[in-house]
Amino acid sequence: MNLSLQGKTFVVMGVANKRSIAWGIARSLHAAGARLIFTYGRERTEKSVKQLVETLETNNSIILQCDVTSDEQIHTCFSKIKEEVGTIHGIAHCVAFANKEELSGEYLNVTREGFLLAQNISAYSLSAIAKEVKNLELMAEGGSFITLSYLGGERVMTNYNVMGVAKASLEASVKYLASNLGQYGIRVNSISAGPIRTLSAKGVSDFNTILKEVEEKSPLRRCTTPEEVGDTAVFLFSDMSRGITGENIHVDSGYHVIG
Ligand SMILES: CCCCCCc1ccc(Oc2ccc(Oc3cccc(O)n3)cc2)c(O)c1
Repeated sequence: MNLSLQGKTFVVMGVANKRSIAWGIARSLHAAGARLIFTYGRERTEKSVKQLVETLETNNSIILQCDVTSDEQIHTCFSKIKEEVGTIHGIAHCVAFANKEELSGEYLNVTREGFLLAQNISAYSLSAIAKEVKNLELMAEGGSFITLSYLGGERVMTNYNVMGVAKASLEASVKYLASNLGQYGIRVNSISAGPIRTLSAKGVSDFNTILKEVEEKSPLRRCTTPEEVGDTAVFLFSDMSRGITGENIHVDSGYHVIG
């Protein structure tokens, strides 16, 4: 029993650039010997994903588009994966979005459209992907889903607003999906990452304030890195975490224990 992922294939969804948490996960999985498949949402992201993947010096990666708001694109993308590799051993779901205007000010001002958009992309997409994986029997040897959450889904964090409600929905989905998929040897967990300066973080107002707060108040007195999240992903994808499902692991320098 070890942390090696040799001979295993994983799908990493949501790499945007070299600062993405998804890219930190990809690098750790690659170092553990995994074969990787990447999906991206927006057309313009394809170029930067391709350039990043070339730095991994492997020739067996696959890069596909998958707009998670489209059931048809999810079906097409995962059918292609089934054709290409037959079986996968895990999916890292690192996909979320909310309208920038709803990530500042009062949550009370949330719109129906903005609420549903955040839920659609950031929460429902995990269930839609899990349903497709089950229907295509893509994880026939068992497997593991990982998604990314944040403390703002458990308690109020200023400016996180509509994304906090989406993450609460995502974390509850993790438990219900874990309940349904455990009998097929498929585990479902989330990593609640501390704030990291990514492209997505640019959408959250006053992000620097929370970064400083974490550096000053977290037990480890420092911010989280994509590498730390990546290494926890290797653990959650490996047999070393075979007894863990429906769990939310905080990789946040311990900040969540501080009032
Ligand atoms: C008070 C919260 C400060 C710490 C926020 C940590 C964090 C940073 C980034 C996170 O991911 C997203 C993803 C999309 C997102 O929506 C965006 C991002 C950029 C532009 C835009 O129009 N929407 C907002 C945050 C996330 O879920 C959590």
